[in-house]
Amino acid sequence: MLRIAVPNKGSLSGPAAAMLHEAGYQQRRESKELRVVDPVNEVEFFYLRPRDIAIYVSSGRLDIGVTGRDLLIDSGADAEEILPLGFARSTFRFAARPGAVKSLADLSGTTVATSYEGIVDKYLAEQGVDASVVHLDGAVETAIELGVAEVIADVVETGTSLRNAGLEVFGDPIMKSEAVVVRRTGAPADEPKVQQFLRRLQGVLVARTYVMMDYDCRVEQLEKAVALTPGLESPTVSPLHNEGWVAVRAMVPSADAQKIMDDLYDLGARAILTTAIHACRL
Ligand SMILES: Nc1ncnc2c1ncn2[C@@H]1O[C@H](COP(=O)(O)OP(=O)(O)OP(=O)(O)O)[C@@H](O)[C@H]1O
Ligand SMILES: O=P(O)(O)OC[C@H]1O[C@H](OP(=O)(O)OP(=O)(O)O)[C@H](O)[C@@H]1O
Ligand SMILES: [Mg+2]
Repeated sequence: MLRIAVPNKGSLSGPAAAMLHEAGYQQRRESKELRVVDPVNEVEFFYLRPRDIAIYVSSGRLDIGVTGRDLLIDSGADAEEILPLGFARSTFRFAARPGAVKSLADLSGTTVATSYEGIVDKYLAEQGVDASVVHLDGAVETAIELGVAEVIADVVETGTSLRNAGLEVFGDPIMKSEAVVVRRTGAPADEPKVQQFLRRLQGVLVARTYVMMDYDCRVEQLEKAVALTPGLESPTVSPLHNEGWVAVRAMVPSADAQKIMDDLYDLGARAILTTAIHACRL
């Protein structure tokens, strides 16, 4: 059985379970369950704190895990990222009261509050900045108002939490994060069960990113139409009963679908349809 660590709480937990469900895996029915065996797919899921997942995986007791890239780096565990999953996207940034700190150099001698001490210590050392770091479990935005620190380093998505606390980011983003699949560093890359698991998740990612597009067009317009819809390999082109017309089928990025439909229509294509892809193996 493949043993997989899945976040049990927080921002990663819901989207991770949704993706695994879309990939055909059995998931827990209620949030207190710590373990689910999926005998059909020969997989066992362990629901763990997101922060602990890289540590379990690096110990070799679990084969792979889903966690945040920032949590992986912060843990310092001997684990590596093998597939980015496209959800829980965020940046990790310094923030302070407006005007209080203008650049990284001004950080020397200050106290930085964060829940991600591993990332901050490493970054400050790399940048040669001598600041003290105080670890807080969460809600670090409040640390400045309460005088625990002059600076914070935290996850930023929309920036709402910072705005609400009257803080502003400064300096370059320390890192960009998203949910990722991790494994023990250097674990065999060709393990068939791991490969099958990754293919399933890649199938979900593709199904979320692409739609199938079908349309009819005149043979004279085919080259121009195909340039708009090149597909992943090459589009399928089939003859129509009406001579001089062909039917074309190709995958297109969902984000571009409406624009492509407009352009195809302007070229003279008709009966332009898009349909959702539910699952795929490329
Ligand atoms: N608002 C957010 N938007 C996107 N990703 C986020 C957000 N907050 C946290 N994350 C990501 O979630 C992961 C942290 O998960 P974790 O469960 O430890 O914290 P959380 O989601 O803040 O939950 P909580 O603090 O309530 O326990 C990190 O990878 C982080 O980048
Ligand atoms: O930029 P935003 O869209 O506001 O999102 C970022 C905020 O979300 C998370 O906080 P969470 O609500 O999980 O609380 P926490 O700080 O206690 O982890 C994170 O720690 C930031 O505070
Ligand atoms: Mg949080």
